[in-house]
Amino acid sequence: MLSDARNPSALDPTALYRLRDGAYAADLVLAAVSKFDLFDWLVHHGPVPAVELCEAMGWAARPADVLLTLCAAHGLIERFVEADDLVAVSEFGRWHLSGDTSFDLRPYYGSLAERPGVAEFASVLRTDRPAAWASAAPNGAPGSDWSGRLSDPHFAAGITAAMDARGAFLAPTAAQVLRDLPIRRLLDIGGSSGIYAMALLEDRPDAAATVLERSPVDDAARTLLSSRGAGERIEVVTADMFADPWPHGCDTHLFSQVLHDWDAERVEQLLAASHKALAPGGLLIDLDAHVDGRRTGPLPVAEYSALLMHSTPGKCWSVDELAGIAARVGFVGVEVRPCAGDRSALVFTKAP
Ligand SMILES: C[S@@+](CC[C@H](N)C(=O)[O-])C[C@H]1O[C@@H](n2cnc3c(N)ncnc32)[C@H](O)[C@@H]1O
Repeated sequence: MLSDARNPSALDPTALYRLRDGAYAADLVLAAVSKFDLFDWLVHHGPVPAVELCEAMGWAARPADVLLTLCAAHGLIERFVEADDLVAVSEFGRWHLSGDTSFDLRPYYGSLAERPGVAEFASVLRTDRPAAWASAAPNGAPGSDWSGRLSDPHFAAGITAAMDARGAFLAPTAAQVLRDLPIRRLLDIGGSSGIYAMALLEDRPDAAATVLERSPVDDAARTLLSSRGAGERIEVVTADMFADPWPHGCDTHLFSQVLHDWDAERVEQLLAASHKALAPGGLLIDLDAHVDGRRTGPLPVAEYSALLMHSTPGKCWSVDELAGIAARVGFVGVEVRPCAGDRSALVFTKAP
Protein backbone atom coordinates (compact mmCIF):
# COMPACT_ATOMS: atom_id res chain seq x y z
CA MET A 1 0.00 0.00 0.00
CA LEU A 2 2.76 2.44 0.97
CA SER A 3 4.62 1.99 -2.30
CA ASP A 4 1.39 2.69 -4.21
CA ALA A 5 0.96 5.93 -2.27
CA ARG A 6 4.47 7.05 -3.29
CA ASN A 7 3.73 6.33 -6.93
CA PRO A 8 0.89 8.73 -7.82
CA SER A 9 0.15 7.14 -11.18
CA ALA A 10 -0.76 3.85 -9.47
CA LEU A 11 -3.77 5.44 -7.76
CA ASP A 12 -5.20 7.88 -10.27
CA PRO A 13 -7.86 10.07 -8.58
CA THR A 14 -9.06 11.69 -11.84
CA ALA A 15 -12.57 10.27 -11.38
CA LEU A 16 -12.74 11.97 -7.97
CA TYR A 17 -11.53 15.31 -9.38
CA ARG A 18 -14.25 15.04 -12.02
CA LEU A 19 -16.92 14.36 -9.43
CA ARG A 20 -15.93 17.39 -7.36
CA ASP A 21 -15.12 19.77 -10.22
CA GLY A 22 -18.30 18.84 -12.08
CA ALA A 23 -20.56 19.47 -9.07
CA TYR A 24 -22.26 22.52 -10.62
CA ALA A 25 -22.57 21.41 -14.23
CA ALA A 26 -26.02 19.79 -14.02
CA ASP A 27 -27.46 22.98 -12.50
CA LEU A 28 -26.18 24.98 -15.46
CA VAL A 29 -27.94 22.70 -17.98
CA LEU A 30 -31.06 22.73 -15.78
CA ALA A 31 -30.98 26.55 -15.87
CA ALA A 32 -30.61 26.60 -19.67
CA VAL A 33 -33.64 24.33 -20.02
CA SER A 34 -35.94 25.51 -17.25
CA LYS A 35 -35.19 29.26 -17.13
CA PHE A 36 -34.40 30.00 -20.78
CA ASP A 37 -35.84 27.11 -22.84
CA LEU A 38 -32.60 27.26 -24.81
CA PHE A 39 -33.02 24.23 -27.06
CA ASP A 40 -36.60 24.99 -28.09
CA TRP A 41 -35.51 28.57 -28.86
CA LEU A 42 -32.69 27.25 -31.04
CA VAL A 43 -35.11 24.95 -32.89
CA HIS A 44 -37.08 28.05 -33.93
CA HIS A 45 -34.28 30.63 -34.31
CA GLY A 46 -31.05 28.73 -35.01
CA PRO A 47 -28.50 28.46 -36.33
CA VAL A 48 -27.47 31.85 -34.89
CA PRO A 49 -24.19 33.53 -33.98
CA ALA A 50 -23.61 33.30 -30.20
CA VAL A 51 -23.74 37.08 -29.94
CA GLU A 52 -27.34 37.10 -31.25
CA LEU A 53 -28.28 34.29 -28.91
CA CYS A 54 -26.86 36.33 -25.99
CA GLU A 55 -28.85 39.38 -27.05
CA ALA A 56 -32.08 37.40 -27.27
CA MET A 57 -31.55 35.67 -23.90
CA GLY A 58 -30.08 38.69 -22.10
CA TRP A 59 -26.84 36.81 -21.38
CA ALA A 60 -23.34 38.11 -20.78
CA ALA A 61 -20.61 36.74 -23.05
CA ARG A 62 -18.48 34.89 -20.45
CA PRO A 63 -21.16 32.75 -18.78
CA ALA A 64 -22.82 32.14 -22.16
CA ASP A 65 -19.53 30.87 -23.55
CA VAL A 66 -19.19 28.44 -20.63
CA LEU A 67 -22.76 27.22 -21.11
CA LEU A 68 -22.27 26.71 -24.85
CA THR A 69 -19.08 24.73 -24.29
CA LEU A 70 -20.93 22.52 -21.81
CA CYS A 71 -23.90 22.01 -24.17
CA ALA A 72 -21.55 21.19 -27.05
CA ALA A 73 -19.60 18.75 -24.87
CA HIS A 74 -22.89 16.96 -24.10
CA GLY A 75 -23.77 16.86 -27.81
CA LEU A 76 -26.84 19.08 -27.30
CA ILE A 77 -25.69 21.78 -29.72
CA GLU A 78 -23.23 22.20 -32.54
CA ARG A 79 -20.88 25.13 -32.21
CA PHE A 80 -18.57 26.69 -34.79
CA VAL A 81 -16.31 29.27 -33.11
CA GLU A 82 -14.39 29.62 -36.36
CA ALA A 83 -17.58 30.76 -38.17
CA ASP A 84 -18.88 33.69 -36.13
CA ASP A 85 -19.42 31.32 -33.20
CA LEU A 86 -22.48 29.91 -34.93
CA VAL A 87 -24.71 27.81 -32.66
CA ALA A 88 -27.28 25.22 -33.78
CA VAL A 89 -29.34 22.71 -31.83
CA SER A 90 -28.22 19.12 -32.46
CA GLU A 91 -30.62 16.28 -33.22
CA PHE A 92 -30.04 15.03 -29.67
CA GLY A 93 -30.98 18.42 -28.17
CA ARG A 94 -33.96 18.88 -30.48
CA TRP A 95 -35.24 15.39 -29.84
CA HIS A 96 -35.15 15.50 -26.05
CA LEU A 97 -35.13 19.12 -24.88
CA SER A 98 -37.50 20.96 -27.22
CA GLY A 99 -41.23 20.84 -27.95
CA ASP A 100 -40.54 19.42 -31.38
CA THR A 101 -40.98 15.73 -30.51
CA SER A 102 -42.94 13.51 -28.14
CA PHE A 103 -39.72 12.66 -26.24
CA ASP A 104 -39.55 16.11 -24.67
CA LEU A 105 -37.80 15.90 -21.29
CA ARG A 106 -38.33 19.57 -20.37
CA PRO A 107 -40.95 18.88 -17.69
CA TYR A 108 -38.60 16.34 -16.12
CA TYR A 109 -35.77 18.89 -16.03
CA GLY A 110 -38.22 21.58 -14.90
CA SER A 111 -39.07 19.55 -11.80
CA LEU A 112 -35.59 20.48 -10.46
CA ALA A 113 -35.80 24.16 -11.41
CA GLU A 114 -36.13 25.23 -7.77
CA ARG A 115 -32.62 24.08 -6.91
CA PRO A 116 -30.67 27.12 -5.55
CA GLY A 117 -27.86 26.58 -8.06
CA VAL A 118 -30.30 26.92 -10.97
CA ALA A 119 -31.41 30.40 -9.86
CA GLU A 120 -27.78 31.34 -9.21
CA PHE A 121 -26.77 30.35 -12.73
CA ALA A 122 -29.70 32.27 -14.23
CA SER A 123 -28.44 35.34 -12.37
CA VAL A 124 -24.78 34.84 -13.37
CA LEU A 125 -25.84 34.39 -17.01
CA ARG A 126 -27.72 37.69 -16.93
CA THR A 127 -25.37 39.79 -14.78
CA ASP A 128 -21.92 38.16 -15.20
CA ARG A 129 -21.48 38.66 -11.43
CA PRO A 130 -20.12 35.60 -9.59
CA ALA A 131 -22.42 33.89 -7.10
CA ALA A 132 -21.30 33.00 -3.59
CA TRP A 133 -18.60 30.37 -3.28
CA ALA A 134 -20.25 26.97 -2.69
CA SER A 135 -23.64 28.77 -2.74
CA ALA A 136 -22.96 29.65 0.91
CA ALA A 137 -24.55 33.13 0.96
CA PRO A 138 -27.49 34.86 -0.71
CA ASN A 139 -26.83 35.62 -4.37
CA GLY A 140 -24.57 38.64 -4.82
CA ALA A 141 -23.93 39.17 -1.07
CA PRO A 142 -20.90 41.49 -0.75
CA GLY A 143 -17.59 39.69 -0.20
CA SER A 144 -19.23 36.29 -0.65
CA ASP A 145 -17.26 35.42 -3.78
CA TRP A 146 -14.22 33.25 -3.54
CA SER A 147 -11.66 36.03 -3.81
CA GLY A 148 -13.44 38.25 -1.27
CA ARG A 149 -13.57 35.45 1.29
CA LEU A 150 -9.84 34.70 0.94
CA SER A 151 -9.11 37.62 3.30
CA ASP A 152 -10.65 35.58 6.12
CA PRO A 153 -7.76 33.52 7.63
CA HIS A 154 -10.07 30.60 8.41
CA PHE A 155 -11.41 30.45 4.83
CA ALA A 156 -7.90 30.99 3.41
CA ALA A 157 -6.54 28.08 5.49
CA GLY A 158 -9.33 25.82 4.22
CA ILE A 159 -8.77 26.79 0.57
CA THR A 160 -5.00 26.38 0.93
CA ALA A 161 -5.50 22.90 2.39
CA ALA A 162 -7.85 22.13 -0.52
CA MET A 163 -5.33 23.29 -3.14
CA ASP A 164 -2.58 21.38 -1.38
CA ALA A 165 -4.64 18.16 -1.31
CA ARG A 166 -5.42 18.49 -5.03
CA GLY A 167 -1.73 19.08 -5.75
CA ALA A 168 -0.54 15.88 -4.02
CA PHE A 169 -1.30 14.03 -7.27
CA LEU A 170 -1.27 16.84 -9.84
CA ALA A 171 2.05 18.42 -8.83
CA PRO A 172 4.37 15.39 -9.15
CA THR A 173 2.64 14.17 -12.32
CA ALA A 174 2.93 17.63 -13.94
CA ALA A 175 6.57 17.86 -12.83
CA GLN A 176 7.25 14.61 -14.70
CA VAL A 177 5.78 16.11 -17.86
CA LEU A 178 7.95 19.25 -17.43
CA ARG A 179 11.07 17.38 -16.40
CA ASP A 180 13.19 18.42 -19.40
CA LEU A 181 12.67 22.19 -18.97
CA PRO A 182 15.82 24.11 -17.93
CA ILE A 183 14.40 25.67 -14.76
CA ARG A 184 16.89 27.29 -12.37
CA ARG A 185 14.93 30.09 -10.76
CA LEU A 186 11.15 29.61 -10.56
CA LEU A 187 8.45 32.12 -9.64
CA ASP A 188 5.17 30.39 -8.71
CA ILE A 189 2.51 33.10 -8.86
CA GLY A 190 -0.49 32.38 -6.61
CA GLY A 191 1.45 29.28 -5.60
CA SER A 192 -0.66 28.50 -2.50
CA SER A 193 1.11 25.88 -0.32
CA GLY A 194 4.07 25.74 -2.73
CA ILE A 195 3.38 22.13 -3.59
CA TYR A 196 3.97 22.70 -7.34
CA ALA A 197 7.21 24.62 -6.70
CA MET A 198 8.39 21.75 -4.48
CA ALA A 199 7.60 19.17 -7.16
CA LEU A 200 9.42 21.17 -9.85
CA LEU A 201 12.53 21.49 -7.65
CA GLU A 202 12.54 17.79 -6.80
CA ASP A 203 14.79 16.73 -9.72
CA ARG A 204 16.67 20.05 -9.89
CA PRO A 205 19.02 20.21 -6.89
CA ASP A 206 20.57 23.52 -8.04
CA ALA A 207 17.28 25.31 -8.60
CA ALA A 208 15.39 27.62 -6.21
CA ALA A 209 11.88 29.00 -6.17
CA THR A 210 9.79 31.89 -4.94
CA VAL A 211 6.09 31.58 -4.21
CA LEU A 212 4.23 34.86 -4.65
CA GLU A 213 1.10 34.88 -2.49
CA ARG A 214 -1.32 37.32 -0.97
CA SER A 215 -1.98 37.53 2.73
CA PRO A 216 -3.11 35.46 4.66
CA VAL A 217 -2.32 32.52 2.33
CA ASP A 218 1.37 33.58 2.44
CA ASP A 219 1.63 32.56 6.11
CA ALA A 220 -0.05 29.22 5.51
CA ALA A 221 2.46 28.62 2.69
CA ARG A 222 5.48 29.51 4.87
CA THR A 223 4.32 27.18 7.63
CA LEU A 224 3.69 24.28 5.27
CA LEU A 225 6.96 24.72 3.36
CA SER A 226 9.06 24.82 6.49
CA SER A 227 7.23 21.81 7.99
CA ARG A 228 8.15 19.95 4.78
CA GLY A 229 11.80 20.98 4.96
CA ALA A 230 11.55 23.20 1.89
CA GLY A 231 11.78 26.61 3.61
CA GLU A 232 15.43 27.06 2.59
CA ARG A 233 14.97 26.57 -1.15
CA ILE A 234 11.53 28.10 -1.52
CA GLU A 235 10.87 31.58 -0.20
CA VAL A 236 7.40 33.09 0.04
CA VAL A 237 6.99 36.70 -1.05
CA THR A 238 3.87 38.48 0.15
CA ALA A 239 2.42 40.48 -2.73
CA ASP A 240 -0.77 41.29 -4.57
CA MET A 241 -0.06 39.95 -8.05
CA PHE A 242 -2.23 42.69 -9.60
CA ALA A 243 -0.95 45.68 -7.67
CA ASP A 244 2.61 45.01 -6.47
CA PRO A 245 5.87 44.69 -8.42
CA TRP A 246 6.97 41.11 -9.16
CA PRO A 247 10.44 39.77 -8.38
CA HIS A 248 12.61 40.15 -11.51
CA GLY A 249 15.17 37.78 -12.99
CA CYS A 250 13.43 34.38 -12.67
CA ASP A 251 13.86 32.18 -15.75
CA THR A 252 10.50 30.41 -15.33
CA HIS A 253 7.08 31.60 -14.22
CA LEU A 254 4.30 29.23 -13.22
CA PHE A 255 0.58 29.96 -13.10
CA SER A 256 -0.96 26.80 -11.73
CA GLN A 257 -4.76 26.94 -11.82
CA VAL A 258 -4.68 30.69 -11.28
CA LEU A 259 -5.79 32.15 -14.64
CA HIS A 260 -9.10 30.28 -14.47
CA ASP A 261 -10.14 32.55 -11.57
CA TRP A 262 -10.01 35.75 -13.61
CA ASP A 263 -11.64 37.56 -16.52
CA ALA A 264 -9.92 38.31 -19.84
CA GLU A 265 -8.73 41.75 -18.78
CA ARG A 266 -7.03 40.46 -15.64
CA VAL A 267 -5.59 37.42 -17.42
CA GLU A 268 -3.98 39.82 -19.88
CA GLN A 269 -2.71 41.96 -16.99
CA LEU A 270 -1.11 38.87 -15.39
CA LEU A 271 0.49 37.65 -18.62
CA ALA A 272 1.84 41.15 -19.33
CA ALA A 273 3.29 41.37 -15.80
CA SER A 274 4.91 37.98 -16.32
CA HIS A 275 6.40 39.02 -19.65
CA LYS A 276 7.82 42.17 -18.07
CA ALA A 277 9.43 40.40 -15.09
CA LEU A 278 10.72 37.23 -16.83
CA ALA A 279 14.38 36.96 -17.83
CA PRO A 280 14.95 37.11 -21.62
CA GLY A 281 14.47 33.64 -23.10
CA GLY A 282 12.45 32.66 -20.03
CA LEU A 283 9.46 30.33 -19.91
CA LEU A 284 5.90 30.88 -18.77
CA ILE A 285 4.02 27.70 -17.82
CA ASP A 286 0.26 27.71 -17.44
CA LEU A 287 -0.87 24.51 -15.74
CA ASP A 288 -4.66 24.24 -15.79
CA ALA A 289 -7.72 22.52 -17.21
CA HIS A 290 -7.97 23.92 -20.75
CA VAL A 291 -10.94 23.90 -23.11
CA ASP A 292 -10.13 22.81 -26.66
CA GLY A 293 -9.71 25.32 -29.48
CA ARG A 294 -13.23 24.74 -30.85
CA ARG A 295 -14.68 25.29 -27.35
CA THR A 296 -16.74 22.11 -27.49
CA GLY A 297 -15.08 20.18 -24.64
CA PRO A 298 -13.60 18.03 -23.27
CA LEU A 299 -16.58 17.29 -21.04
CA PRO A 300 -14.75 17.17 -17.66
CA VAL A 301 -13.17 20.57 -18.39
CA ALA A 302 -16.50 22.01 -19.61
CA GLU A 303 -18.05 20.83 -16.32
CA TYR A 304 -15.27 22.34 -14.22
CA SER A 305 -15.64 25.59 -16.13
CA ALA A 306 -19.29 25.74 -14.97
CA LEU A 307 -18.14 25.66 -11.33
CA LEU A 308 -15.57 28.41 -11.94
CA MET A 309 -18.03 30.56 -13.90
CA HIS A 310 -20.54 30.20 -11.05
CA SER A 311 -18.37 31.64 -8.30
CA THR A 312 -15.39 33.46 -9.84
CA PRO A 313 -15.01 36.03 -12.64
CA GLY A 314 -13.15 33.33 -14.62
CA LYS A 315 -13.67 30.09 -16.50
CA CYS A 316 -11.52 27.36 -18.03
CA TRP A 317 -9.74 29.21 -20.82
CA SER A 318 -9.21 27.59 -24.18
CA VAL A 319 -5.71 27.00 -25.48
CA ASP A 320 -6.43 29.38 -28.37
CA GLU A 321 -7.74 32.16 -26.12
CA LEU A 322 -4.64 32.03 -23.91
CA ALA A 323 -2.28 31.71 -26.87
CA GLY A 324 -3.90 34.85 -28.35
CA ILE A 325 -3.48 36.84 -25.13
CA ALA A 326 0.09 35.59 -24.64
CA ALA A 327 1.03 36.60 -28.19
CA ARG A 328 -0.50 40.06 -27.65
CA VAL A 329 1.71 40.72 -24.62
CA GLY A 330 4.85 39.52 -26.41
CA PHE A 331 5.29 35.77 -25.81
CA VAL A 332 6.31 33.65 -28.78
CA GLY A 333 4.91 30.22 -29.60
CA VAL A 334 3.02 27.83 -27.36
CA GLU A 335 3.67 24.19 -26.64
CA VAL A 336 0.82 22.09 -25.22
CA ARG A 337 1.77 19.21 -22.92
CA PRO A 338 -1.06 16.96 -21.66
CA CYS A 339 -0.89 16.23 -17.93
CA ALA A 340 -2.82 13.98 -15.55
CA GLY A 341 -6.25 14.81 -14.13
CA ASP A 342 -7.66 16.49 -17.28
CA ARG A 343 -5.00 19.22 -16.97
CA SER A 344 -2.41 20.39 -19.46
CA ALA A 345 0.64 22.61 -19.36
CA LEU A 346 0.97 25.41 -21.89
CA VAL A 347 4.59 26.52 -22.25
CA PHE A 348 5.15 30.03 -23.65
CA THR A 349 8.57 31.55 -24.34
CA LYS A 350 9.82 35.11 -23.97
CA ALA A 351 12.13 35.97 -26.85
CA PRO A 352 15.85 36.04 -25.84
C1 LIG B 1 -7.07 28.52 -7.33
S1 LIG B 1 -5.74 28.88 -6.29
C2 LIG B 1 -4.40 27.99 -7.07
C3 LIG B 1 -3.32 27.69 -6.12
C4 LIG B 1 -2.17 26.84 -6.66
N1 LIG B 1 -1.40 27.55 -7.64
C5 LIG B 1 -2.69 25.52 -7.20
O1 LIG B 1 -2.46 25.20 -8.37
O2 LIG B 1 -3.34 24.81 -6.43
C6 LIG B 1 -5.36 30.55 -6.66
C7 LIG B 1 -4.30 31.15 -5.75
O3 LIG B 1 -4.13 32.52 -6.14
C8 LIG B 1 -3.91 33.28 -4.98
N2 LIG B 1 -4.28 34.67 -5.23
C9 LIG B 1 -5.51 35.17 -5.47
N3 LIG B 1 -5.47 36.49 -5.64
C10 LIG B 1 -4.18 36.85 -5.52
C11 LIG B 1 -3.49 38.10 -5.59
N4 LIG B 1 -4.15 39.23 -5.85
N5 LIG B 1 -2.15 38.10 -5.42
C12 LIG B 1 -1.47 36.95 -5.16
N6 LIG B 1 -2.08 35.73 -5.08
C13 LIG B 1 -3.40 35.69 -5.25
C14 LIG B 1 -4.80 32.64 -3.95
O4 LIG B 1 -4.38 32.96 -2.64
C15 LIG B 1 -4.67 31.17 -4.29
O5 LIG B 1 -3.65 30.55 -3.54
